[in-house]
Amino acid sequence: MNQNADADITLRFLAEPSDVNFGGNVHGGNVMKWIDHAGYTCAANWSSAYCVTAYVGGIRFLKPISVGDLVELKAELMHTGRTSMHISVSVHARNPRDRERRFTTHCILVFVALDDSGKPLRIRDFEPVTEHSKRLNAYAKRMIELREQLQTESQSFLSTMEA
Ligand SMILES: CC(=O)SCCNC(=O)CCNC(=O)[C@H](O)C(C)(C)COP(=O)(O)OP(=O)(O)OC[C@H]1O[C@@H](n2cnc3c(N)ncnc32)[C@H](O)[C@@H]1OP(=O)(O)O
Repeated sequence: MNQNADADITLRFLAEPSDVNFGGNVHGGNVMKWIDHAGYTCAANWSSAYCVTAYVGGIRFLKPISVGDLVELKAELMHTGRTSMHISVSVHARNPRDRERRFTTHCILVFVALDDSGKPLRIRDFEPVTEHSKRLNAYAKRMIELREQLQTESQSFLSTMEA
């Protein structure tokens, strides 16, 4: 079996009237909830453990989603640490009567697998094989570097806010 066979999952469903915002499109908060669900499913599937969201970043709302659209979320493992999984979630939507698919949203999340006592749990390593997974892996590593720089910046800023 392909060692990365569990590295991605897809969720598909219709956007419902209860998902709508005051402007008539799907509420951004609902899209974020779906992204978290897709990321969680991918992380739990890979680790065979309960996982928590440790980080959500770089969410891009590129196009709106309308009520009645067929929504597709693809969650793909990008990189694994000792206990963490970096996951890319891409959201596409289309009117089910059309074939034209819109790339609506993208986000990167980090999930951590937990053992039964709630402590971070060692997980199996992800080895990128295809060109696509190598590209995702390189991007995840670049994002880790950028987050480290951002954390240094925000810590020095926050220390000036304490007074
Ligand atoms: C399913 C849900 O939606 S859960 C609801 C929202 N999420 C939560 O409530 C989680 C709250 N946070 C926590 O419980 C803790 O901070 C945890 C479990 C995520 C991490 O616990 P820590 O004590 O920091 O553990 P530790 O320092 O060992 O880090 C564990 C891993 O998390 C990673 N991690 C922790 N915080 C972050 C972060 N902000 N960004 C990216 N990675 C992080 C670490 O790099 C480490 O990865 P590695 O083992 O692959 O090297």
